[in-house]
Amino acid sequence: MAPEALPYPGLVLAGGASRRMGRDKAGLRLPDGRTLLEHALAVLAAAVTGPLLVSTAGPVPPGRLQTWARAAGRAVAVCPDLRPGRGPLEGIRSGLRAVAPAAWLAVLAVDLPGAAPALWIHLAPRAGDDGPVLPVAGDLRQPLAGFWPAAVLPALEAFLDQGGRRVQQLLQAVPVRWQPVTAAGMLVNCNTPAEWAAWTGHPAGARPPAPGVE
Ligand SMILES: Nc1nc2c(ncn2[C@@H]2O[C@H](COP(=O)(O)OP(=O)(O)OP(=O)(O)O)[C@@H](O)[C@H]2O)c(=O)[nH]1
Repeated sequence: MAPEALPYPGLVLAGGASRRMGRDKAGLRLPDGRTLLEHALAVLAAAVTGPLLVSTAGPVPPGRLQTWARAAGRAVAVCPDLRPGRGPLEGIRSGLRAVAPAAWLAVLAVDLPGAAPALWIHLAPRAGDDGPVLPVAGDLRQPLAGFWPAAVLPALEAFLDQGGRRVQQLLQAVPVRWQPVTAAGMLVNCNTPAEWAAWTGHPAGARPPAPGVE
C-alpha cells in the first residue's frame, strides 16, 4: 500500500447488471491481464489500510475470495446488497452498515479503470466534512469514486426506503465536498463495449495513470 494510505475501509461496487456492456463489467480484462475487479481491489488496497469489501448483488462462488485477496494483497470480504437490484446507492448503504462504526468508507465503482490510489489520498476527509467527498474534473462529477461518510446513512436509508435510486438526486439533498482534480481520466467509466474498446485502445488503459491528481 502507498505510504500515505488512509486508515479507512474500502468498498468496490461490483453488484451491477452491466446491461449496457452485455457482460459482467467486473470480469473484463485489462491489457495487463487483470480483471477490472482485481484492478479496483488493488487500487483501494493501496489507498486505504482498513478492511476491503466487494459489494455484490448476492453471494459469490467459493474460491472467489482467494482470487480477490491475491489481487488485493490482503483479505477481502463480500458485502451482499441488503436489498438487491436497487443500484449503487444500495451497495453504499450496505457497505456503510457493514463497516460500522467506521466514520468513512472509500468507495470505487468497478467500471472506473483509470482510478488510482492518489485519488483517495487527494480527497482525504477533513474536520468539518459531513457529507460525501467526491472528485470533479471540469464538468465531470464522479460520485462513485471517493469517500462516503457514516453521517450520510440516515439520509441515504430514508432516500432508498422512499424508492429513490438516482445518485445525483440524493447528492442534491446532502452536503457534498466536490474536490477538483485535473486527471479527468481517473473519473471516466466504461459502460458500453465501445467505451471499453476506446479505453483499452488508449495508452493509459495499459498502465495505471501518473500518480499526481492535482
Ligand atoms: N452493489 C451494487 N452495485 C451496483 C448496483 N448497480 C450498479 N452497481 C455498481 O455501481 C457502478 C455503476 O453501475 P451502473 O453503470 O450505474 O449500472 P450497471 O448495472 O453496472 O450497468 P447497466 O446495467 O448498464 O446500467 C458499477 O460499479 C456497478 O457494479 C447494485 O444494485 N448493487
